Amino acid sequence: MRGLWTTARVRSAEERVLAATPPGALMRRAALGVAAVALELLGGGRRVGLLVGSGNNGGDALWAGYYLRKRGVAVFAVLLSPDKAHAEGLAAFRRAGGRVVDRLPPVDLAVDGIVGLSARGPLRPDAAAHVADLDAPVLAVDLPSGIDPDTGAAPGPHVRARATVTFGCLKPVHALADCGEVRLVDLGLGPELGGPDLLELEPEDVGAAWPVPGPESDKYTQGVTGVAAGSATYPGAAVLATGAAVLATSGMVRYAGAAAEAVRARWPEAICTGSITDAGRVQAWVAGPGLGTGLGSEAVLRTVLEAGVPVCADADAITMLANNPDLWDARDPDTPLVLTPHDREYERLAGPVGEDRVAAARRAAEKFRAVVLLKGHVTVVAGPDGRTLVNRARSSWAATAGSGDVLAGVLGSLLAAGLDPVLAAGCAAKVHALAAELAAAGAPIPASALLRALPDAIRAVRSR
Ligand SMILES: NC(=O)C1=CN([C@@H]2O[C@H](COP(=O)(O)OP(=O)(O)OC[C@H]3O[C@@H](n4cnc5c(N)ncnc54)[C@H](OP(=O)(O)O)[C@@H]3O)[C@@H](O)[C@H]2O)[C@@H](O)CC1
Ligand SMILES: [K+]
Repeated sequence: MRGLWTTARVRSAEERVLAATPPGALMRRAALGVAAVALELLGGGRRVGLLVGSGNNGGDALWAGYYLRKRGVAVFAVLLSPDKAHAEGLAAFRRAGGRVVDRLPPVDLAVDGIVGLSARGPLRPDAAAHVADLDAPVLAVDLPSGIDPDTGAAPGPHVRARATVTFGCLKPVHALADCGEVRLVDLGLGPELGGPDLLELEPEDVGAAWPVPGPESDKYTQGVTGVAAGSATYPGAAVLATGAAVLATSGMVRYAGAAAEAVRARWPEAICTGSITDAGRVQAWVAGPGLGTGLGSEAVLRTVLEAGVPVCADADAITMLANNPDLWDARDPDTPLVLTPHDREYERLAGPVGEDRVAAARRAAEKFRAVVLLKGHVTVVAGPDGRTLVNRARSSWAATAGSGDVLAGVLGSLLAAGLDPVLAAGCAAKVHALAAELAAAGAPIPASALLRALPDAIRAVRSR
């Protein structure tokens, strides 16, 4: 698991470490790290340009320029606020033969030292113009300028980095936004940091948590997943959600609803009934994909919420909960509920998502005392206890009709297997994104192809 710490937490840890280290030592350590990665990225190139802002981020860049000069690299620097440029860094840079220029000449690599942890809003026009002029790959110092360090929001012009060198610990931006390859330079902050604000699951965490049968297992060991989805007119969602539950674990799957014929035809291993009242016992329910929002569907959702087992409420189930708050009363507050809204569904439930997706997921998790999986290119999972996981998909191939039905099915089967609901949601999001990537292999895919790639994605995380 990778931990991510917000800027406020980094600042307070840094203060204590700064007080215990000689002046300038941390910055020079940071800058050495930047210079080392710059040399790697340069390959055979010999010319580096620095964009230097008014704070310590610019100081890091200037000191990195100093170290690069020592290695014989030609280094040019544009000072965006000449009066406020880091004094010692600038003196060292000049001493080593670095050249201050108004506009960067052609270079092999640009170093973005415009703004770091103190960033607010998009790049300002002057900085944006210099960035737009760049024709070389960019190495960002701490984070790509113009992106918010805590939310990853990029509301306007920002740097697109080939790589980012960050210091002390990872910050939310490194998981929430595209920072290129992220390298971490240790500043000895560890003991001062405390627990992280956000977590990002690594493939090996997902592999280790994924339920697989052991020698003593039978068909009930991994729980029975119930799927209440689809309709006579829209059986596809039921077929996809049930299929995902069938493929994700070796537990049993029961389908209950109007698409029973279609589901049985595609997934003979699922036990299908036409009505929720005949479904039998399950260890978790998936409710909502393609279910509709009429009175009959409300009755189905009510039955599921009253069942006393964990529920993954997706799609139409979310819309029904938003439209008819009485439905919440059917729920036992001590039984886990996972809501899986995309942004529009979230808005129906809890108002606009806004730029801070982590805060939005946490708000709804607290409000509904539920686990909220806010879908998107970056998926945020927040638990009612404040635990938060983020997963940034490496591709956008999962953005296709029916993809959410697959995610819900996977999640439901992990709940049935008894996984902690926050972990279940995080693991489902990760495997789902990986399956999309594997299935796509560079070309658009339908959700049924994503579904077929689930076993490969599970194998991939389990082999780590
Ligand atoms: N502390 C440490 O131990 C270590 C810190 N380290 C380094 O320090 C960095 C933090 O430095 P920092 O706090 O000096 O501020 P920094 O991010 O450089 O911003 C400077 C100024 O830019 C401005 N500005 C704001 N938004 C802007 C925008 N969108 N576009 C353009 N400009 C914008 C705003 O000034 P304003 O113009 O508003 O007065 C702001 O004050 C950190 O990221 C790491 O690299 C490392 O050396 C390791 C040791
Ligand atoms: K930067």
